[in-house]
Amino acid sequence: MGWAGRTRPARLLGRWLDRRGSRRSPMAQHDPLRDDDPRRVGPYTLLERVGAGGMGVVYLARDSVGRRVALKIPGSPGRANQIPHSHERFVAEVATHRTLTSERVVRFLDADVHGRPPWVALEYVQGANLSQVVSETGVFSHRFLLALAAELAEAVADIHAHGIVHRDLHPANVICLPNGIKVIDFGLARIQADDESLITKGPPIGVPAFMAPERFAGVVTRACDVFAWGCCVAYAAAGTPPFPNVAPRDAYAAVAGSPPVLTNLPGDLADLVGWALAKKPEDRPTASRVAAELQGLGVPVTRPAARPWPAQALPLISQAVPGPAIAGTDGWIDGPHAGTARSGSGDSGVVYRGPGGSGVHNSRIGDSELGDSELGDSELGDSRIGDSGLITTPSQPSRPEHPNHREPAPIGPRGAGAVVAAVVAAAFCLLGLALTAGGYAAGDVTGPVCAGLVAAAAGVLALVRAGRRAGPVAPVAPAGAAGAAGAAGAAGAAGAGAPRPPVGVPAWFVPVTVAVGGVAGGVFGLLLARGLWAGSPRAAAASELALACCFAAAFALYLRGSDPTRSAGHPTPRSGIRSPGGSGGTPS
Ligand SMILES: Nc1ncnc2c1ncn2[C@@H]1O[C@H](COP(=O)(O)OP(=O)(O)OP(=O)(O)O)[C@@H](O)[C@H]1O
Repeated sequence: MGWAGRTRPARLLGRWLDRRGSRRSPMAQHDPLRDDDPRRVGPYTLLERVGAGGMGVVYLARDSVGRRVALKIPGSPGRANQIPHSHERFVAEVATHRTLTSERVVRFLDADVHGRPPWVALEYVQGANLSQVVSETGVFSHRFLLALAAELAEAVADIHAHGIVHRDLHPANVICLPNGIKVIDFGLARIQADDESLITKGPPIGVPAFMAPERFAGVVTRACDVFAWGCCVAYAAAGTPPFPNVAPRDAYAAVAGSPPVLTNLPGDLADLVGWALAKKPEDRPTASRVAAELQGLGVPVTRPAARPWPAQALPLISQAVPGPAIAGTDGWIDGPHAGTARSGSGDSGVVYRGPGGSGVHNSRIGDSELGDSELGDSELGDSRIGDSGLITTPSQPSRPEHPNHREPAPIGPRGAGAVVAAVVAAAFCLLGLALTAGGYAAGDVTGPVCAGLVAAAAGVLALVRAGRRAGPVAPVAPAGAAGAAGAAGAAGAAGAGAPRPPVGVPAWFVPVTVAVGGVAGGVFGLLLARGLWAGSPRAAAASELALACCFAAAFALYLRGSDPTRSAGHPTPRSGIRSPGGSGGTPS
């Protein structure tokens, strides 16, 4: 198939797939139907099993005129209409997906949510998902990463433009096709008006390694899809997610507390991915901003209105209204079964491993626990979007109330809290300086002692603040503890607690700097107080140097804490990619 006429990212992706030999066969291999699979559903004849997910089973089916579709039936075969919670989620999936039309999203065709079994017919796309492509053919090179990033950003922007949050974007839900990508699986997607946050009931559901930190608290914004975009691009670059080896139980700590591991990304794209992976949703760019930034990097994305199908597909295209029958004739890439492998089941649901690898990054959380309770919960009578189990809030969300919900540790102080902490730390520094100056002027050596204590307290406060920004923190020694002991105690507590190493600064920097500054200030102050070096110019100079170190440490911590592009665990954007407001702050 010729690539002329495709968009540039799509052409690059296609060439890459060609080069990797992933398109040898136009047909993927699917599993045959099982005994308990239905043979006919609605107007469709089922042919093969394409795959199975946490929601149900997807079949290759044929309609009355021979067109192929992907037919999704919720629940387990044979009892698909006997799982009420699954059915409610399925109804929500259909309601959301049917409103969406995008070239980068698998097309909704028809549905009967009250059928026996209920079903939804989707455009059949015979590709390999991103997880399979990466695990079988290796990571993407820079040119193709940019193409993938642009395609995926456009897909997310399209979804958001329809007022929908996907909520479950990860490599298994990104199908790679010669002419670009298509996003599938709207099982967790929700309709959401602009600037709204949604709060889900029950434990979070999804693939933890690709879930934004706020999703663990049940908060859903469009920014969680942007975070997932960053994870997918980082995954294609490195072969592992940016928060690797995330076991479900450690997921929140890793995603919320660790900086992302970004390897093999070209500089500007690394900056953009880092920006998308900001810990706080309001610090991330919008999907359309990501797409615009990529265009700024020379990756234009504008698909032609009419897709340039190959000549041999034209007869089929003419029959194809709305078009899924042409799938499979367009040089689709080959791959193993597109489905997921079942790894266990329980009464309340089935847990599956994602396709394309057995790594923990593919494991889902939520489905086997209480995940489905988020739907159709009668407590949610005030939900603004039907029975989808979501509460819509225009501003800051309240906390989830589900009894089984374990609230994650706070990510860090926000707003007024951060300002107060910084002001107090700065005030302590100024007071220390004043005491030092006053003490020397009066010839009183107790001045430096007080200054040492005060400087250490300032360091402790700044450390607490920096630590809380970086992640859950262990109890810290009280700020009133004596100078050196206070600082050292705080440093020790921080080391044992959760402050995570920030990008660009080694993990030991924060506790060691504060401890050294505080200890030095206190010790030199005590020495002076005891008169050992009283009157010695060398002692006075050393004491001042120690105090200066301490102040510098406190100030550095304050600066670090106030710069979200650093403290949030991603590098400051470099050339061509600027955070809005200069600090990576608000989405445009
Ligand atoms: N339109 C489609 N065309 C071809 N294959 C599809 C299509 N939709 C889904 N599939 C395949 O079926 C598998 C399961 O589909 P899907 O992810 O939508 O189900 P699910 O039950 O919602 O899964 P999940 O556990 O991710 O929520 C997918 O991994 C994919 O390989």
